[in-house]
Parts: sequence; C-alpha cells; structure tokens
Amino acid sequence: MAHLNIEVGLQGAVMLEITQLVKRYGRNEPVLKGLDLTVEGNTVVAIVGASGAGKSTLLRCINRLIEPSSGSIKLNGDELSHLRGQALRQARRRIGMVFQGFNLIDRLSVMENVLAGRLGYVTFLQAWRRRFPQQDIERAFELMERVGIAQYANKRADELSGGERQRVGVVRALMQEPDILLADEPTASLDPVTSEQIMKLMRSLAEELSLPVLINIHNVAQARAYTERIVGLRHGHMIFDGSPERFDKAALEEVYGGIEAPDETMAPVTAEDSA
Ligand SMILES: Nc1ncnc2c1ncn2[C@@H]1O[C@H](COP(=O)(O)OP(=O)(O)OP(=O)(O)O)[C@@H](O)[C@H]1O
Repeated sequence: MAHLNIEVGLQGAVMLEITQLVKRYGRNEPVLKGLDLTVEGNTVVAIVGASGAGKSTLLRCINRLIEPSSGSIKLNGDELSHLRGQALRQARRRIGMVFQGFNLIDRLSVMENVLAGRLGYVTFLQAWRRRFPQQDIERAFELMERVGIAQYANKRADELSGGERQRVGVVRALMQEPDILLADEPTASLDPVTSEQIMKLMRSLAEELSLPVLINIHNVAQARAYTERIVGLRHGHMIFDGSPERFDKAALEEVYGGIEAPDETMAPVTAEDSA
C-alpha cells in the first residue's frame, strides 16, 4: 500500500491542551476530576483504565458530544469547551472520530460512507444531491487506496468484514481533514489479528499525516505495542502518564486497581509489533 502525502490540518505541530477538565453527570460525583493533558504532533496516545474510569467521557468532552462541567480544552490555541452553534460545528470537523461499532450507514456504499466525512464542508444541497466536489472524490480514493479498501468503493457497507468496515470508519474520519483523531475502543469489535492491523494502520497514518491520535483501549498489550504514550485513568484522575516501557506490572495494577489485569495484557513490546 502506498504511503500518503496529503496535507492535513494546519501547518506545524497540532496541539491539544486540556486543563483542569471536570465532568459531572447531573448531581453525581464528577467522572473527570480536574484532568490535565497535553498532546502534540503525531503522538499516538493510549488512554487506559478500568470500566467507568472516564475514558469515553474524556473523548466525548474533547469532541463536545457532551458538555464539560468546567476546565479548558484548547485545540491549536482555540478554546473548544464553550463553543455553540456554527462555531461548534466548525470545530467538530477538525476532530475525527473512530468508533467501536464503526457507525457506518449499512445500506449506503463505502464511497458514500467515506464522503460523509465531508458533510461539514459542503452545502446542504450538495449533500442532499450527493454532489461532492471532484477533489473530495479524488481524496476519498487516495485514502481508500492507502488503507486497502478502494476495490470496495461501490459495495454496500454491510457487505464488508469488521476490519474493512473499521478502515471505512478511519477513512471517513480522515476525510474531515482533522487536526486530531479520537478513537473510542476502535478494535474492541474485531478479532485479535484484525485489531493489530487497525492499530498498526492508525499509528502509520498518524506519522504520515502528522496527526495526534488518542485511542481509548482496554487491550493493554496493544496499547504498549502500538502507541508511544500511555495515559492511565482511575476514578477520573490521571494516575499514569508515560512511555509504554514504563507501563510495567506495578503501573498496570495501580491503574486497574488489581482488577481486569490478566497476565496476557503484559505481552512484551516487540520491534515487529511496533513497526
Ligand atoms: N450519560 C451519562 N449519564 C450519567 N452517567 C454517565 C453517563 N455516561 C457515563 N456515565 C458514568 O460515568 C462514568 C464513566 O463512564 P465512561 O463511559 O466515561 O467510562 P469508561 O472508562 O469509558 O468505561 P468503559 O471502558 O466501560 O467504556 C461511569 O460511572 C458511567 O456510568
């Protein structure tokens, strides 16, 4: 597969800066309790933690699917946490999202699903008539070629395997020309081999497109093998932030509190895995 040489986002390194982020649902105890996180350049960051630690809440605050209770979220210096209406829609297209369940429209073709990533850029009429600019179609083919799904462009999305569907999800997110990619358990619905292929793909794309990627992931072995930085959440606090090499058994136990930390999640990082 060819490597990409597509300019995405702004010139220079992208920076996400989260300061003292708090999220409370209703009157409950906060789920995120004053989180600070800065991500730059093309770093691939794994967010790990036991179920309920606040991983999805963090990603949803960043792309503003939910409203942060307080704190600041800046993307390339622009404050996202208070945006509304048109400004929020414009900010959202700078944030690509990849989902565990792929979130494709089954009855539409792969190409139509991919072009959905451009909906934030075209007029209502263009979208309704499915008249996308030629350059969008060319970019779609280039990205589909890169991830190995160009031959399925005219197939219905529900005719593809899980791994192929997730590649469609990744391309759709990249069609937004995002400044950052967020992935919420992107491999949890896939078999182990396909999961590793998707992790490897996201890592390569981060490098090729100079895109920071934040991945919520339960599989610690994959986090260690395919990301450059691990952030561990526990009860809404960040209790680990470091390289995969530093994420040892003690760190694992601290993050997971002694639960959900089976031995196989400590599989060693190999050179081949990290390629
Ligand atoms: N919409 C909501 N309303 C109320 N509470 C919520 C809502 N969404 C999440 N929560 C609660 O917030 C806490 C953190 O949830 P979150 O989904 O962020 O955790 P997570 O680390 O992503 O877990 P998992 O790995 O199981 O997806 C949980 O206790 C959850 O029940």
